[in-house]
Order: sequence, then C-alpha cells, then structure tokens
Amino acid sequence: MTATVTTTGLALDGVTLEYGSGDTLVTALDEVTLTVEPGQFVAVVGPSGSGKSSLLAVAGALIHPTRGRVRIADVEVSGTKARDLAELRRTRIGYVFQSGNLPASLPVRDQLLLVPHLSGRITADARAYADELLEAVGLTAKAGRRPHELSGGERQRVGLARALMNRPAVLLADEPTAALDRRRAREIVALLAEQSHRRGAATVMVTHDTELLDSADRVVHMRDGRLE
Ligand SMILES: Nc1ncnc2c1ncn2[C@@H]1O[C@H](COP(=O)(O)OP(=O)(O)OP(=O)(O)O)[C@@H](O)[C@H]1O
Repeated sequence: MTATVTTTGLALDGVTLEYGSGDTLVTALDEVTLTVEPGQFVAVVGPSGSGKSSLLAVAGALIHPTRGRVRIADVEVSGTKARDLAELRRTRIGYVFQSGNLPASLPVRDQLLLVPHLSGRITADARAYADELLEAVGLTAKAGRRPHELSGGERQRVGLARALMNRPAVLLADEPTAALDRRRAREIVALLAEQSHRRGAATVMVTHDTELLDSADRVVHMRDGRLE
C-alpha cells in the first residue's frame, strides 16, 4: 500500500465557533489559526472551558465553524458534503479518547481490526498492520486479552494503536492521560509523540496538565477560545 502524500496535515485559519445566539451567545473559539505539519506533535494546553474540546471537534470535522477555514490533509472542510466528511473522518482522522473507549467484549487485536471491518473488509495488509501497531505499543503478548484484563495505561495504548489503524493524516487526542497516574501519563504522551513522528500524522493533543508537555514539538496555550 502506498501512503497518500499530503503537504498539509491540519490547518485552521481564522476559525471562530459560536454556540447559541443573542444573550446566550458563547464564543468557544475566537479567530483560531493553527497549522500542524505531517509528523508534528502539538500540545494545546488550557483550563476547563477554554475551548479545547471545541478545537478538536472542529479539527476532526465534527462541527463546522461559524467562520474561518479548516483544511484536513489538503481537503477543504467547508465545501465538503456531510457524506464525504464522514468518509474523511473514517479514512484520514484518528481519535484517541480520554479513557480508551474500547468495546468490552472485543480482544485487543479485534479492537484494531474493527477499523477496517467498519470500512468494509479486513485485508491481509490490515491484519499485518494491526500486528505492527500492537508491537509498536508493546502489546503483542496481550493481543488476545479483553479490556478488563488490561491496566489503564495498556487500554490507552490500545486506543492509540486503534487510532493509527487507518493511517491517519490527522491524529487528535482529547486528554488521553485523564485516567492515568503521572508515570503512565508521561509514557502515553511520549508514545503519542513517537508514533506521530514515525507515521507522519499531524497530531494535536489537548490537555489541562502543564506537566505533560516535554514530548511536544510545540506547545500552544488556549484561553477564552483564543490561542496564545
Ligand atoms: N454545545 C454547546 N452549547 C453551548 N455552549 C457550549 C457547548 N459546548 C461547549 N460550550 C461552551 O464553549 C466553551 C468552550 O467549551 P469546551 O468544551 O470547548 O472547553 P474545554 O477547554 O474543552 O473544557 P474542559 O477542559 O472542561 O473539557 C465553554 O464556555 C462551554 O461552556
């Protein structure tokens, strides 16, 4: 399989996101401009309510901004139809959740194979790639275990490997260390950085934890919907 070469990972240009209107208007994102190159790992840090989840929702093509432009792997999101956006999310974006979000009944290897399964077919290439990713996150020996037989850190590793299965151009991580102690949190962030570099994904991790930023190529601060 040949990887798609893109010049842009993720580009937000003057992005404003408003919820509600009139007296209830909330400006969750205020003229945000951010470019993340393929393979770059950017940490966005900010307090609760500063707009981090909103940023990820826009960057993941889940919400259209009120104003501004979003480009994901050279696709201009604003002009794209809902069906094509769903395809874009499925094929070009990886998402790491706060606490793994793993279906309880599936063994680790099948958690990864769910990704090609949902795209229609589990090919030999997909099986080989699942094994490569399990090796990369150190879980080869635990490929047959179910989520409840894993530690919190191991579950997050599965979540990361699963997010990489579609060879995403853009990898988004929403407080991926929320459920972990400090040492495990550092390990996951270091692994996220390493995998972003190695696989060429433009990665954004949002966190409120300022002690987890050593591995980031770039740190941007968010306050009241603005990047500082
Ligand atoms: N669906 C919504 N409707 C109205 N306001 C919203 C909605 N979602 C978020 N907001 C508001 O937008 C602002 C940014 O919220 P957001 O969830 O993006 O912040 P956050 O930095 O991710 O916070 P946290 O760390 O607590 O998750 C907040 O003032 C929030 O109350």
